[in-house]
Amino acid sequence: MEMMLSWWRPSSRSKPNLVKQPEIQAKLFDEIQGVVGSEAEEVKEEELQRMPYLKAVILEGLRRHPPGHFVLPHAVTKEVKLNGYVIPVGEPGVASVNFMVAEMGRDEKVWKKPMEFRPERFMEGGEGQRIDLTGNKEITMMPFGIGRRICPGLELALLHLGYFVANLFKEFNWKVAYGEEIDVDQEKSEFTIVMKTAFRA
Ligand code: HEM
Repeated sequence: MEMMLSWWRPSSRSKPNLVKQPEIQAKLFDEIQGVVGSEAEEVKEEELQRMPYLKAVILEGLRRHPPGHFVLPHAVTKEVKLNGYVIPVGEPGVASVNFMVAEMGRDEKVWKKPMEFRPERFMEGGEGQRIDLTGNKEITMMPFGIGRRICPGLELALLHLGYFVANLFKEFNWKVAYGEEIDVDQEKSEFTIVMKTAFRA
């Protein structure tokens, strides 16, 4: 992420994220200030519970830019028939099953204007209001996988995301560096999926 004292200018290319949409950043900042007050040195863990918009921002990030575009490859221990397809027994790679995590989050049948970064979809009245990341009720996005092999770090990851994002946005106003372009739609694969061109910090 880029922390700069320069100005923000709209990009002709992509829309998402808090740097490109300062109104989202302002709304988040107002929520944080409203909970911790302007004199607070840091946002504390227990205060995160009172920040629904922060949660919505994080969920929207995980929907639109899941760090893993797939889960870990899975294999069956017994032959299974799924939607008319036979999945034979075999090591992952021979007959492995995977899920298009990133595509699920961009499904137009579930998400309105899915390519837009719009945290409000996870707030009251939004199509993601009742999201269940464990997929027990329904599966509309699965950045942590679901079922038996769901990411065991889910709670820790969400807590850390909340804690870091809240404190970073409480402390700084994030802007795009003068003369630089950010394009969050351009991604590349490292250990996880990351932005092709990183923000300069
Ligand atoms: C934003 C942060 C994270 C995301 C998006 C994420 C996502 C995932 C995904 C998609 C899987 C594969 C699930 C599957 O195969 O069905 C996974 C597995 C796993 N994750 Fe995470 N993860 C995150 C953070 C963490 C953290 C913080 C930890 C540990 C402290 C962790 C530990 C693990 C482990 C051990 C597995 C393998 C579980 C198994 O195969 O049984 N993850 N994670």
